Amino acid sequence: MDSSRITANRPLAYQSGFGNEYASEAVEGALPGGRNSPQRAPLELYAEQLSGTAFTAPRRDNRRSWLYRRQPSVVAGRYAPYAQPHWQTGGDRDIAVPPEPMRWHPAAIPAEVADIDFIDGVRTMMANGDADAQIGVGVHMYVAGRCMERRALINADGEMLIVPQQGRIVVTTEMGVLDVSPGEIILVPRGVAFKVALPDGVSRGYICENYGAQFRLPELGPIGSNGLANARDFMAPVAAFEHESAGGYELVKKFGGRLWSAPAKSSPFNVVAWHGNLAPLKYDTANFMTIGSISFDHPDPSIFTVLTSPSDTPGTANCDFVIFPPRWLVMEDTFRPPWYHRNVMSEFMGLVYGEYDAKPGGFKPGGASLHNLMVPHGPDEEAFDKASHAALAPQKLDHTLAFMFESRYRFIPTQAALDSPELDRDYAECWVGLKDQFGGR
Ligand SMILES: O=C(O)Cc1cc(O)ccc1O
Ligand SMILES: [Fe+2]
Repeated sequence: MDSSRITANRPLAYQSGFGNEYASEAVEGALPGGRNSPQRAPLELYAEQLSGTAFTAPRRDNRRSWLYRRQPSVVAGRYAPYAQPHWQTGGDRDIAVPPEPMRWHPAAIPAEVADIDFIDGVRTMMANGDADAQIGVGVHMYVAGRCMERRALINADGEMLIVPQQGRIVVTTEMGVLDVSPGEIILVPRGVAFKVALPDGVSRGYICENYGAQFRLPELGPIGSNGLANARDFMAPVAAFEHESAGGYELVKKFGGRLWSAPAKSSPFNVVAWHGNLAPLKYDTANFMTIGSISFDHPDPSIFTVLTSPSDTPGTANCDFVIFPPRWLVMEDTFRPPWYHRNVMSEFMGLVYGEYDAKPGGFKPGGASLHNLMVPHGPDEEAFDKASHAALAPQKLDHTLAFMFESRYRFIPTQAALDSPELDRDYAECWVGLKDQFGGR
C-alpha cells in the first residue's frame, strides 16, 4: 500500500467521537486558530469548506469541515464518461420483483480479480429510491484484488457505508487514512475523495450507498445515555497528505447515477490540516453494547441499530444499519431465534462471518438475502425444530456477525442479480417441511 507516501503527525492514529468538532494538522501550524478563512491561510495553504448538510440545516444535524490544502479541489481536468456498467443507481421500477423471499449464495472471487480495484469491483445487488431525490439506498457487493494506487473515487450521489466481509482495506481519504478489517465498518461522507488499498490481498464486502439523510446514531429512549454503539468508539482519521512524486491522478466521480473520470496533475490527498464535524469514520462492531431480553420473548431487532438514516417520517428510516453480533440468549420459555414475521420495512441481510441463528445452514458468509416489505419470512425448518426443543440454558451465540440494511422503501434487485447463477432458486425449500402440527381438535 502507498501509505509510505503519506505524511502524518501520528500515522494511523485516530480521533474518537461521532460528529464532534475534530481538529487535526499533519504539519504544525497549518490550522488557523479561531477562524476559518484568514486572508492568507497558514503555510500558504488553500482553505476549502466541505458541506455535508445544507448551510441552514438545524444545528443538531449540521455537518461541515474546513480543509487546508495544497491546492483546492477545483483544480482538475474535464470529466469524461467512465464505463462501470455494474454500478447502478436507484430503483428501476420496470423490473418485476417477485413478492417472495430471495437469497443469493456468495459469488466466487473472479479469476481476473488482480486487475479489479474497488471502483471497478462494485456490483449493485439492489436499490430503492432515487439519488437525485436524495431518497433511498443502493446495496452493492464489492470484490477487489488491486489497490487504487493513483485513482480516487468521489461519490456525489451518497455516503458510502462499507462492510468488509473478507480482507482488510486501508482507506486513504482527504481527511486521513483508516485501516478497516472485517468486523469493522467505515462510513465515507458524500463527496469525500477516497481510495482503497488491499494490504492483505483480495477484499470482498457489502456497501450501502445512502442517497438520503446522513447516517447517525439512533436515539436511545429508555435505554438511557449509554449503550448500543457509543459515540466514543467511532474513529475519525488524523490529517495526512501524500507527497507529490509519481505524477498524475485519475479522479473518478459518481454524479447523477453515472461515473465520470478526469485527470488531475497531482494527488487529491493534499489536505495538510482540517477541522470540523464532517469526517470519514470507522467503527469496530466488537464495541457494540448489545441489549437483549433478560426475561422472556424475542425483542424487535431495532435494539441492534448501529446507525440510522432517517426519512421525513419519524421512526421510519430511509435505512437502518442493524447488526446481529455475538451475544448471550437467556430468555425463559421463549422461542429464541427471530420469530416468523411480515414487516412493513424491507430487509436486506448479509453475513460477515459465522452462522445466522435463523438460517444455520443455508446462509453463508458473503451471501445475501432480501425479504421485501410484507414478504413473510423467519427461521428455516432446521432452526425451528432445534429452537422449539432446545433446553433453555443460557446460550452464547458466538463467532457470528450478520447485519441488515432495513429500509422503508421496497428494494428492487438489478436484472443482473435476478439473473445471477448465485440466486438461490430453492430458497423456499427451507420452509416447506414446516408441517401443520396443530394439536387442537
Ligand atoms: O428477518 C431477520 O432474520 C431479521 C430479524 C431478526 C430478528 O431478530 C427479528 C426480526 C427480524 O426481521
Ligand atoms: Fe426479518
